[in-house]
Amino acid sequence: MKDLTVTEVRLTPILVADPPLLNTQGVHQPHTPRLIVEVVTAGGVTGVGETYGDTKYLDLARSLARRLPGHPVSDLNGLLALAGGLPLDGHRTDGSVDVGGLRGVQTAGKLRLSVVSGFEVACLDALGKALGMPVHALLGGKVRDRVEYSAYLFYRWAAHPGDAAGGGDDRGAALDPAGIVAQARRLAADHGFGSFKLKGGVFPPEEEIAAVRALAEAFPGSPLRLDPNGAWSVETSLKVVDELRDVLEYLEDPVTGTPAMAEVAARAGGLPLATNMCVTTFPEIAEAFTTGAVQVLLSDHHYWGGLRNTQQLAAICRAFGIGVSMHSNTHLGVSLAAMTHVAATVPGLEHACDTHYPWQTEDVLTERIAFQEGAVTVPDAPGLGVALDRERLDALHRRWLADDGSMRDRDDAAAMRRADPDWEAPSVPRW
Ligand SMILES: O=C([O-])C(=O)C[C@H](O)[C@@H](O)C(=O)[O-]
Ligand SMILES: [Mg+2]
Repeated sequence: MKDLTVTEVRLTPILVADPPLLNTQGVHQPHTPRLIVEVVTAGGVTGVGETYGDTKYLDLARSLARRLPGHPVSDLNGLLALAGGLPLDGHRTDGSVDVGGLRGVQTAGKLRLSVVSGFEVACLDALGKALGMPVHALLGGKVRDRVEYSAYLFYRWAAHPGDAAGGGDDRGAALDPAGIVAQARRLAADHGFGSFKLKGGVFPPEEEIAAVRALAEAFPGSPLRLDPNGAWSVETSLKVVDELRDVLEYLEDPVTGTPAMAEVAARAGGLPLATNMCVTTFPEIAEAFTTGAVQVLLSDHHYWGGLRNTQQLAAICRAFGIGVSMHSNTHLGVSLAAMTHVAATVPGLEHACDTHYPWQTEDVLTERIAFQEGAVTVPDAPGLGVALDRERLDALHRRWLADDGSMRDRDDAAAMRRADPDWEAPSVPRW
């Protein structure tokens, strides 16, 4: 067998074009940082992974990259232990909700796991290539051949403020129910999506209720979700529940914090609540599951610490009768492949996964991953089944090198200040 020892780790920070998508914190920057991780083995195999690329992730990734050579790519428990021992700068994580992705509070542990995930995926890719096996086989084998994704709808502007760097797309603005329905129609036509999630918390709830109602009319019977990222009070959430109970598959993070989620859930008359904000780490599970705060958990291999941790999370959810779906931030094809491999191995995945991928016009792969009827076919080629396009990777890295620092840390509130200098990320509840 080929020697699996890591001899080199290559980290390539990149800036990826992102359209002006709105959320409750602000707007996406014209360029979003991502990090491409490559591990090279003594046997001559290279594996690739992807994770957040902001400075705090990059700093930690650099420390881990220095320590990994000499370890075999098969030693994934050792990788976790190695990351666990890395010194961490306290000022990098202040316990507030991050302004670059709305995935709950920032903690040192989550930062570590978010970095580890990129390395774990790269190691699994290398191991799979060395063994001639797909990543899903290394995770125990796929239980489905296709992984379904939902159309991720955003209120958005046509262009970034000042249009300095452009968003690189031609999708136009969507700022009202008609705009959201038109966006949904285009995503459905282009990719065959059959379920829809609206990113809310942008406009007053009645406007977002009207948008979801318009979607229900345009796509009768399709599963619909609304996610204001914790922007509402308990009472506002319950009004939305009353208005949309008959059309929602689930309501995602209507309020901030597990106790408030439990209060809404108790009075929601059976409408499931989902989260990628109040449960984002293993220690947060017990309170949420035992108080009935959450009925569907959105996993995300990036901040949960990789594909194997995602499987463990899914097993805990199964034990508690909690449904599983998948959260996504701005990401490229390497992560979509990783999401697809792990989702393929999770039994009882009854909700289509989220993905931002259709919003990304740029990628680092030789071939973009295609959705057919809203699903990605699970690759059976060795490893992740994707190949890096070095020219594209270099071009996005050169953009990162040329940046003056203003885009290297995603901050949706700062991006909003380019349009509205007085903007501050709103305190919650906003409505
Ligand atoms: O489900 C979610 O909460 C998200 O996808 C959070 C994301 O950060 C999304 O709101 C975004 O990128 O604007
Ligand atoms: Mg969410």
